[in-house]
Amino acid sequence: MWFGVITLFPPMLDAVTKYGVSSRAVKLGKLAVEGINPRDFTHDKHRTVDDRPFGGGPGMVMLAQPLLDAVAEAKKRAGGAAKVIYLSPQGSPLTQERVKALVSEERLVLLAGRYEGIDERAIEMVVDEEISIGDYVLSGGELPAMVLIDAVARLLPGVLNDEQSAEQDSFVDGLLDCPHYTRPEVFEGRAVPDVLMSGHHEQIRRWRLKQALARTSERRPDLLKDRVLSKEEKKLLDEYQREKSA
Ligand SMILES: CC(C)(C)c1cccc(C(=O)NCC2(NC(=O)c3cccc4nocc34)CCCC2)c1
Repeated sequence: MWFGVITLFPPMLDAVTKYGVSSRAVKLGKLAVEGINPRDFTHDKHRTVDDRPFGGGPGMVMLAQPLLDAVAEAKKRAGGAAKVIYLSPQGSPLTQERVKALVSEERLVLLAGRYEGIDERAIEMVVDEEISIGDYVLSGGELPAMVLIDAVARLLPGVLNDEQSAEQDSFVDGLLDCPHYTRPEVFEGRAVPDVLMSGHHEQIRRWRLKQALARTSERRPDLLKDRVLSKEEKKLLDEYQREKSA
């Protein structure tokens, strides 16, 4: 899968090309990430990429022309059709469902804004879709672009080894994670729950599932709304809720 990222700071992309699972995807030739800098598509002496907002107000706005020329260059390098996604606070929320859908794209151009944002005409002319990673104020769209790349890279076939894909599966069953423990057995006077030391794999599985259900219902009840519970999950969640109110 090929990503062309339109960004004023291409070196930021090292975070996904040089480290972790996504860097393995790059080494395996399953992922390519190219930074394309709009500043290289300016024609003035000062290589201007931004200007003051019409109508006044604080901050600056990214000029449309360098962005459009950078997108054109990205599409050329893509070597085929490529959707353009603008990472933006106005975008639709990035979810695991959306990530799964994006895995089947062969080529994507990601547009990362800076300053107050980009000239609206650039969005009208070349952006196919706007995606947001969440509701907080950021300094740029590069980290959101890398969040999307990381989430997609993990789903590319052959990128995760067996252990990692088992881990991935445990994350995406739509529940929050159960507590994790590793050595030592007692740390600062705090022991690991007995069931995890019992060797009873079936009891351990149920304990972990119950913990995941309990945490999800406590911390993210919204996730439970979208999730059908199995008979066993319903029983464990009821058990938890009874114990809680006992
Ligand atoms: C969400 C809310 C708090 C209401 C809000 C309202 C208005 C502006 C901003 C804001 O952060 N503007 C700054 C920029 N933000 C992002 O690019 C950005 C931010 C968040 C998630 C994202 N996912 O992708 C790109 C994202 C836009 C131009 C440069 C950075 C945030």
